Amino acid sequence: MVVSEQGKAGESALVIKELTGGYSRRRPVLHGVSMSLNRGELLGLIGLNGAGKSTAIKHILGLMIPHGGEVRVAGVTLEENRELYRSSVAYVPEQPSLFPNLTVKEHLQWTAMAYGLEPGAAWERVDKLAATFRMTEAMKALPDTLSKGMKQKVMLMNALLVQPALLIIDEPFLGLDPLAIRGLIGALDEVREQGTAILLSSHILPALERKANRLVVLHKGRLIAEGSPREVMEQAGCSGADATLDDVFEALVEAAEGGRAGG
Ligand SMILES: Nc1ncnc2c1ncn2[C@@H]1O[C@H](COP(=O)(O)OP(=O)(O)OP(=O)(O)O)[C@@H](O)[C@H]1O
Repeated sequence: MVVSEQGKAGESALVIKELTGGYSRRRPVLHGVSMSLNRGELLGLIGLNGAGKSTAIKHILGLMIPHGGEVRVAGVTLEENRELYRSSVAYVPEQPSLFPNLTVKEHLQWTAMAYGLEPGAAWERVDKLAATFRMTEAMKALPDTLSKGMKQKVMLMNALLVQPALLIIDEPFLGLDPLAIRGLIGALDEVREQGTAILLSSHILPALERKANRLVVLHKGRLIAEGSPREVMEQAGCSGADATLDDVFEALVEAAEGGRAGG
């Protein structure tokens, strides 16, 4: 059964309200974090090491229970509709993990079977995804023979085959050359056009600069800026035309630290 259907751009994919959470109730990592993301949008989640990005992602994936507040994916909380919630969110981790004995094509067949996708429609989508990610010629290859960027693409193709409302991608650009980064961003554009919302966590800010519809900046588990790149620039007091997202981020962290950058 295909649970998640292709949604319309603008429908809500993720709403987080006042999320407090972490690994122990006595010492929460996240403090009242709120953010939202609509289908077809790309949200860049940024923050220094230890800011709470991975913890926020674990809460969104339903791997951790909020201490307070709530997380809604495709309109429901995990308690309200576990099946819809889980089938609406796909995750691509920083390190691609693929089965060494399965070809690219077999990975996709396995995903289609595991999700009970209708074979005809699934194969049409596989062909389209292979073309989008320029992987048509690599369909018979085993993971060991692929570059890091190609393995990342296989992970993304598998996640996208199920047409999730929300796709969470952790540091997709690490280890990719500039052309591969550009190619990946281009492929993500197409994915968004098909109605998937993308939450992308990355330290590589220039890659997010042009493409993100929204940015969320976390610092020490608190949201210190949120909005469109322009709004976040204004919040940081960086209105100059030549300010980069790196400048904006540094200014926000400095302000949050009371004038001292770093952390
Ligand atoms: N398994 C864990 N148990 C207890 N505390 C943890 C655990 N994992 C992370 N933390 C703590 O939670 C805080 C936020 O960490 P988190 O991994 O969410 O940060 P991050 O923004 O993803 O960092 P990075 O950019 O380095 O990946 C840190 O203080 C970290 O020490």
